[in-house]
Amino acid sequence: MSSFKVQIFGAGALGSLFGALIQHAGFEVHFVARGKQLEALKKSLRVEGLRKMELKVDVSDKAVDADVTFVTVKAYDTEEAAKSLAKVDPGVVCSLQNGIGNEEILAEHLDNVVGGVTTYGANLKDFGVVVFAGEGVTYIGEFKGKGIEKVERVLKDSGINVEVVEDIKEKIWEKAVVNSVINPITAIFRVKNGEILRNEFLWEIAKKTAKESEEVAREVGYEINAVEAVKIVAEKTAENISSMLQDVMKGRKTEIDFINGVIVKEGEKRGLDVCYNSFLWRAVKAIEKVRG
Ligand SMILES: NC(=O)C1=CN([C@@H]2O[C@H](COP(=O)(O)OP(=O)(O)OC[C@H]3O[C@@H](n4cnc5c(N)ncnc54)[C@H](OP(=O)(O)O)[C@@H]3O)[C@@H](O)[C@H]2O)C=CC1
Ligand SMILES: CC(C)(CO)C(=O)C(=O)O
Repeated sequence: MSSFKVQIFGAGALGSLFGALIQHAGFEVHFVARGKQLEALKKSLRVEGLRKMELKVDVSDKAVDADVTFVTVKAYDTEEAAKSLAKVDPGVVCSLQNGIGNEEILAEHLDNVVGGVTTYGANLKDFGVVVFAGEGVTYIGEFKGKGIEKVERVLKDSGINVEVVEDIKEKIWEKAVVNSVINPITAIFRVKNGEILRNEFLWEIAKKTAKESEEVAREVGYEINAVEAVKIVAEKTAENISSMLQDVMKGRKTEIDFINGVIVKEGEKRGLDVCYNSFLWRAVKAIEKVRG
């Protein structure tokens, strides 16, 4: 069992899955949660789906000292998470979040930050019960300070597929470009990911948005074949209900500001036409307002 102490800050779906896999591998893990999820985790953490396990976990609503901390809150909670972590010694802090800007926020408050993007899939069946829905790959890369080797060790020893990349921001942008298409379209039209490929009208909207996001990413410095990337992901996750549609169905805030919102801002700064991203951004914000 490793001597590293690991912290999961934001033990919802993804955090509970990663924390369970890491604890099951023999690491000491502290989970940080709140509300009904916190109360449920005080009793136990159950994993279903691709792996089945039931764990007693160490959980609280406060950050603690650790050697490695994974941040798995939604992007709109990153600032609060960073401030909480800055009050302790969280060790090296690795974001596994979607959206653009999380690592920048963490780096404003913390000394050692590693960027991360994961294609693992998890959803909460109930408080304290996480479904391991899909096994993918987790890309990590240096962002600020040191400690990436500890993050890699924890993930590798836990059997989590991990790849260290030179430029983690390229992976973050690649995923955000895909999310900028699939997430809002599925959320607005209330369809599973695969419908985007089957419905010729949605596919036209998807291609236009993808090309727009690709142009912004290129001007920022990243070359992405967006239409092809969207096609591949939509095919692979055809039966998925996207995270944004899940949030809308639950009447929750979405991460649209950290996906299409950032693409619009970066595009407008460069005088680019971002009308599709702008419409999708505002349409989802309107849904949030109506349902909020
Ligand atoms: N789920 C997945 O399959 C994947 C998710 N991601 C990304 O990972 C991130 C997390 O996603 P997901 O796990 O689905 O989201 P969840 O909402 O399930 O998990 C986030 C958890 O963090 C909690 N939280 C937020 N702030 C605090 C705080 N200050 N103190 C304690 N708890 C806090 C939330 O509580 P509350 O509910 O009260 O807000 C929630 O339980 C997102 O960026 C998502 O896009 C990326 C790939 C796959
Ligand atoms: C890749 C995709 C679209 C899978 O559903 C996703 O990342 C999400 O739902 O947030």
